Amino acid sequence: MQGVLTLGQFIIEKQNDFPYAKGELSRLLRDIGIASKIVNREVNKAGLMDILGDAGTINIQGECQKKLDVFANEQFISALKSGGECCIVASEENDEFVYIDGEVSKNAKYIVAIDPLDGSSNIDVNVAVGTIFSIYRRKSVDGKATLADVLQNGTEQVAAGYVIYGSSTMLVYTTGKGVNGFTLDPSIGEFCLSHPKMKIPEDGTIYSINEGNYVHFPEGVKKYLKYCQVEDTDTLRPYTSRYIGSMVADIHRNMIKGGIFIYPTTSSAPNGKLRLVYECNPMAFIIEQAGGRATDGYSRILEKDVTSLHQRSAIFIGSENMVLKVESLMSEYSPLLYEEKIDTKLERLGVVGGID
Ligand SMILES: O=P(O)(O)OC[C@H]1O[C@](O)(COP(=O)(O)O)[C@@H](O)[C@@H]1O
Ligand SMILES: [Mg+2]
Ligand SMILES: [Mg+2]
Repeated sequence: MQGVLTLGQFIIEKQNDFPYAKGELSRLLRDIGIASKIVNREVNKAGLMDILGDAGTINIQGECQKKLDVFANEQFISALKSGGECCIVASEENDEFVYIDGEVSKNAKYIVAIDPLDGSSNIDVNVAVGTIFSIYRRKSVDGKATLADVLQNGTEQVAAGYVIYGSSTMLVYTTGKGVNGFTLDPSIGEFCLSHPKMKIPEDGTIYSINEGNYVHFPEGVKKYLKYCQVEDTDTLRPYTSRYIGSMVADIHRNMIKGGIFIYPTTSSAPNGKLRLVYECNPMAFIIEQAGGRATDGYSRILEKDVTSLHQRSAIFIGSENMVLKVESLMSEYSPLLYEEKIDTKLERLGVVGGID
């Protein structure tokens, strides 16, 4: 097979970009690649296996865990355990972070935050789902790593990526030097470089949001939807609405075609729905590395203070000019109130709950 570059070969090649690299991050990315293949195998034949439906358990988000959520979580944790390059896993499916025990792992310098199966509501209906991961270097040097090593701001990520289990399976990742995409070739069981140096178009004509929540949206978002839906051929409006309901799949599409994905605050989810540590921060790192933009409507996602493992955030992410447009409408029609600003500040100062 002429000119195929596998993920493993690419990772080794790129290791030279990091003069002091000892290969730990490379091996960690390899381990994530292996677990993704195992999850892919189950996703592909889910209808034939007893792996559809609910697992009968509830996670800390109050969501029914799907059997595939639990399976994927186990696969990633065990692959990271046997690889030995990760000391802590922070997962959507575990209330607390998980220490990866074992002689080697406990001194390992990397922390992995993961959404093992993204788009769970689409599992049983054969629609694209994904996995999202984020990698940090621990800050503490001695002894066991701690929660503080996990709760680092998104700007501290050393790598991030996602896997999309769709019509084909792809792994897309960044180590802060651009974004590259690899397609799984089942005939050789390898992820092969198919999308080098991915760039998201500055502009797009696709908006992606669950409009079913319209009545609960901030005024700024309502104004933006109106903006997207008016007739104006010069600006290629009305835009097209596309919403898969799997964050990975919606953002992957926009990465390739241009577009914006929005999950704002709603009256039922005043802090947004999606989780900062293992959904918003990794996707923001990837999209920024591809030339796009990611904010919470007001400030850069990657600079948001991370105060808890399952913290939620609003997210506006995608083509730069589209995100800038909605931000301008948010600051005009849904300006952050003084209390909200104070609240955030107090939260940062550790006064939980801000002003009562
Ligand atoms: O059904 P809603 O409220 O539109 O939410 C869909 C969003 O929720 C998610 O499914 C949440 O992720 P999980 O499936 O990992 O819990 C996102 O993938 C998706 O963008
Ligand atoms: Mg998710
Ligand atoms: Mg999930």
